[in-house]
Amino acid sequence: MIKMTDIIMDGHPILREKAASVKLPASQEEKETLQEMLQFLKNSQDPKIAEKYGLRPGIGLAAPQIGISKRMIAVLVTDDEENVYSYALFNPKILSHSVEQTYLEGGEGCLSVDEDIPGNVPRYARITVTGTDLNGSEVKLRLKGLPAICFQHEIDHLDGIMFYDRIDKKDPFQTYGKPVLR
Ligand SMILES: O=C(O)C[C@@H](Cc1ccccc1)[C@H](O)SCc1ccccc1
Ligand code: NI
Repeated sequence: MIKMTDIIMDGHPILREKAASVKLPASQEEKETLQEMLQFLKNSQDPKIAEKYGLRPGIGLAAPQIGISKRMIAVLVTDDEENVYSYALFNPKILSHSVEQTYLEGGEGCLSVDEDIPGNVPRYARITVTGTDLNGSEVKLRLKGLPAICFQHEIDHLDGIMFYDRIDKKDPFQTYGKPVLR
Protein backbone atom coordinates (compact mmCIF):
# COMPACT_ATOMS: atom_id res chain seq x y z
CA MET A 1 0.00 0.00 0.00
CA ILE A 2 1.14 3.59 -0.62
CA LYS A 3 2.14 5.34 2.61
CA MET A 4 3.24 8.91 3.36
CA THR A 5 6.89 7.74 3.18
CA ASP A 6 6.26 6.98 -0.52
CA ILE A 7 5.22 10.57 -1.24
CA ILE A 8 7.95 12.63 -2.93
CA MET A 9 8.41 15.99 -1.23
CA ASP A 10 8.84 19.42 -2.81
CA GLY A 11 12.41 20.08 -3.89
CA HIS A 12 12.77 16.69 -5.61
CA PRO A 13 13.38 17.33 -9.33
CA ILE A 14 10.76 14.80 -10.48
CA LEU A 15 8.04 17.22 -9.27
CA ARG A 16 9.36 19.74 -11.81
CA GLU A 17 9.50 17.37 -14.79
CA LYS A 18 6.93 17.05 -17.57
CA ALA A 19 5.68 13.50 -17.09
CA ALA A 20 5.66 11.09 -20.03
CA SER A 21 2.44 9.96 -21.69
CA VAL A 22 1.51 6.36 -20.97
CA LYS A 23 1.63 4.15 -24.07
CA LEU A 24 -1.80 2.52 -24.32
CA PRO A 25 -2.89 -0.10 -23.59
CA ALA A 26 -1.30 0.40 -20.19
CA SER A 27 0.88 -2.41 -18.82
CA GLN A 28 -0.30 -4.56 -15.93
CA GLU A 29 2.23 -2.78 -13.71
CA GLU A 30 0.93 0.67 -14.72
CA LYS A 31 -2.65 -0.44 -14.04
CA GLU A 32 -1.69 -1.81 -10.64
CA THR A 33 0.12 1.43 -9.74
CA LEU A 34 -2.85 3.59 -10.77
CA GLN A 35 -5.20 1.35 -8.80
CA GLU A 36 -2.90 1.71 -5.75
CA MET A 37 -3.01 5.51 -6.13
CA LEU A 38 -6.81 5.50 -5.94
CA GLN A 39 -6.68 3.07 -3.00
CA PHE A 40 -4.33 5.49 -1.21
CA LEU A 41 -6.96 8.25 -1.50
CA LYS A 42 -9.66 5.91 -0.19
CA ASN A 43 -7.41 4.91 2.72
CA SER A 44 -6.50 8.53 3.43
CA GLN A 45 -10.19 9.43 3.69
CA ASP A 46 -10.99 6.51 6.03
CA PRO A 47 -10.51 7.84 9.58
CA LYS A 48 -9.51 4.44 10.99
CA ILE A 49 -7.01 3.56 8.24
CA ALA A 50 -5.67 7.13 8.04
CA GLU A 51 -5.10 7.12 11.80
CA LYS A 52 -3.49 3.67 11.79
CA TYR A 53 -1.02 4.53 9.00
CA GLY A 54 -0.62 8.27 9.64
CA LEU A 55 -2.06 9.24 6.25
CA ARG A 56 -2.83 12.88 5.35
CA PRO A 57 -6.30 13.08 3.80
CA GLY A 58 -6.00 13.55 0.06
CA ILE A 59 -8.54 14.13 -2.70
CA GLY A 60 -6.04 13.71 -5.52
CA LEU A 61 -2.66 12.12 -6.31
CA ALA A 62 -0.43 12.32 -9.38
CA ALA A 63 2.14 9.64 -10.28
CA PRO A 64 5.14 12.00 -10.01
CA GLN A 65 4.25 12.36 -6.33
CA ILE A 66 5.16 8.71 -5.85
CA GLY A 67 8.29 9.00 -7.97
CA ILE A 68 6.79 7.87 -11.29
CA SER A 69 7.12 10.45 -14.08
CA LYS A 70 4.12 9.20 -16.05
CA ARG A 71 0.80 10.89 -16.89
CA MET A 72 -1.40 9.09 -14.38
CA ILE A 73 -3.73 10.65 -11.77
CA ALA A 74 -6.23 9.48 -9.20
CA VAL A 75 -9.04 11.67 -7.84
CA LEU A 76 -11.51 10.94 -5.05
CA VAL A 77 -13.55 14.06 -4.29
CA THR A 78 -17.11 14.99 -3.37
CA ASP A 79 -18.74 18.15 -4.72
CA ASP A 80 -21.10 20.49 -2.89
CA GLU A 81 -24.08 18.44 -4.06
CA GLU A 82 -22.57 15.30 -2.47
CA ASN A 83 -21.72 13.75 -5.86
CA VAL A 84 -18.64 11.53 -5.48
CA TYR A 85 -16.02 11.71 -8.25
CA SER A 86 -13.77 8.65 -8.13
CA TYR A 87 -11.42 8.45 -11.11
CA ALA A 88 -8.09 6.84 -12.00
CA LEU A 89 -6.97 8.13 -15.39
CA PHE A 90 -4.11 7.66 -17.82
CA ASN A 91 -3.12 10.68 -19.93
CA PRO A 92 -5.69 13.14 -18.56
CA LYS A 93 -6.08 16.30 -20.65
CA ILE A 94 -8.10 19.47 -20.30
CA LEU A 95 -10.00 19.72 -23.62
CA SER A 96 -11.66 23.05 -22.88
CA HIS A 97 -12.28 25.45 -20.02
CA SER A 98 -14.35 28.44 -19.03
CA VAL A 99 -13.00 31.95 -19.19
CA GLU A 100 -14.52 32.37 -15.72
CA GLN A 101 -12.09 31.61 -12.91
CA THR A 102 -12.48 30.43 -9.33
CA TYR A 103 -10.26 29.59 -6.38
CA LEU A 104 -10.45 27.35 -3.32
CA GLU A 105 -11.41 29.48 -0.34
CA GLY A 106 -8.58 29.32 2.18
CA GLY A 107 -6.02 28.39 -0.47
CA GLU A 108 -4.66 25.01 -1.57
CA GLY A 109 -2.38 22.47 0.01
CA CYS A 110 -0.38 19.58 -1.43
CA LEU A 111 0.65 16.17 -0.15
CA SER A 112 4.15 16.97 -1.44
CA VAL A 113 4.35 20.24 0.50
CA ASP A 114 4.49 20.12 4.28
CA GLU A 115 4.24 23.81 5.07
CA ASP A 116 1.14 25.95 4.59
CA ILE A 117 1.60 28.38 1.72
CA PRO A 118 -1.05 31.10 2.01
CA GLY A 119 -2.71 32.64 -1.03
CA ASN A 120 -5.45 32.13 -3.56
CA VAL A 121 -4.72 29.83 -6.52
CA PRO A 122 -6.49 30.86 -9.73
CA ARG A 123 -8.26 27.95 -11.43
CA TYR A 124 -10.75 27.65 -14.29
CA ALA A 125 -14.31 27.55 -12.89
CA ARG A 126 -15.39 24.82 -15.38
CA ILE A 127 -13.34 22.32 -17.39
CA THR A 128 -13.88 19.44 -19.78
CA VAL A 129 -11.35 16.67 -19.13
CA THR A 130 -10.65 13.49 -21.06
CA GLY A 131 -8.51 10.49 -20.20
CA THR A 132 -8.34 6.70 -20.29
CA ASP A 133 -9.61 4.71 -17.32
CA LEU A 134 -8.34 1.41 -15.88
CA ASN A 135 -10.60 -0.56 -18.26
CA GLY A 136 -9.05 1.21 -21.24
CA SER A 137 -12.21 3.24 -21.90
CA GLU A 138 -12.06 6.89 -22.81
CA VAL A 139 -13.66 9.11 -20.17
CA LYS A 140 -14.95 12.65 -20.83
CA LEU A 141 -15.90 14.74 -17.80
CA ARG A 142 -17.45 18.18 -17.48
CA LEU A 143 -16.44 19.50 -14.06
CA LYS A 144 -16.96 22.51 -11.81
CA GLY A 145 -16.36 23.32 -8.16
CA LEU A 146 -13.90 21.32 -6.07
CA PRO A 147 -13.68 18.43 -8.59
CA ALA A 148 -12.60 20.91 -11.27
CA ILE A 149 -10.00 22.44 -8.95
CA CYS A 150 -8.74 19.00 -7.97
CA PHE A 151 -8.28 17.82 -11.57
CA GLN A 152 -6.43 21.04 -12.41
CA HIS A 153 -4.14 20.60 -9.37
CA GLU A 154 -3.33 17.00 -10.39
CA ILE A 155 -2.84 17.73 -14.10
CA ASP A 156 -0.49 20.58 -13.07
CA HIS A 157 1.64 17.95 -11.25
CA LEU A 158 2.06 16.12 -14.58
CA ASP A 159 3.50 19.33 -16.04
CA GLY A 160 5.85 20.05 -13.14
CA ILE A 161 3.66 22.88 -11.81
CA MET A 162 3.11 23.31 -8.06
CA PHE A 163 0.00 25.11 -6.75
CA TYR A 164 2.03 27.93 -5.23
CA ASP A 165 3.54 28.76 -8.64
CA ARG A 166 0.14 30.20 -9.50
CA ILE A 167 -0.23 32.46 -6.44
CA ASP A 168 0.22 36.14 -7.35
CA LYS A 169 3.42 37.25 -5.61
CA LYS A 170 2.36 40.89 -5.38
CA ASP A 171 -1.18 40.22 -4.18
CA PRO A 172 -1.47 36.62 -2.90
CA PHE A 173 -5.05 37.15 -1.66
CA GLN A 174 -6.32 38.54 -4.94
CA THR A 175 -9.65 36.87 -5.70
CA TYR A 176 -10.64 35.13 -8.94
CA GLY A 177 -14.41 35.08 -9.46
CA LYS A 178 -16.58 33.32 -6.89
CA PRO A 179 -14.70 31.08 -4.41
CA VAL A 180 -15.27 27.35 -3.97
CA LEU A 181 -15.97 26.83 -0.29
CA ARG A 182 -14.21 23.93 1.45
O1 LIG B 1 -1.04 16.99 -3.43
C1 LIG B 1 -2.00 16.60 -4.08
O2 LIG B 1 -2.01 16.55 -5.30
C2 LIG B 1 -3.25 16.26 -3.33
C3 LIG B 1 -3.95 17.49 -2.87
C4 LIG B 1 -4.94 17.83 -3.96
C5 LIG B 1 -5.63 19.14 -3.90
C6 LIG B 1 -5.17 20.20 -3.16
C7 LIG B 1 -5.87 21.42 -3.17
C8 LIG B 1 -7.02 21.57 -3.92
C9 LIG B 1 -7.47 20.49 -4.66
C10 LIG B 1 -6.78 19.29 -4.65
C11 LIG B 1 -4.48 17.11 -1.49
O3 LIG B 1 -5.68 16.49 -1.61
S1 LIG B 1 -4.41 18.38 -0.34
C12 LIG B 1 -5.57 18.01 0.84
C13 LIG B 1 -6.94 18.56 0.56
C14 LIG B 1 -8.03 17.89 1.02
C15 LIG B 1 -9.31 18.38 0.79
C16 LIG B 1 -9.50 19.58 0.11
C17 LIG B 1 -8.40 20.26 -0.35
C18 LIG B 1 -7.10 19.76 -0.12
NI1 NI C 1 -0.35 18.42 -4.93
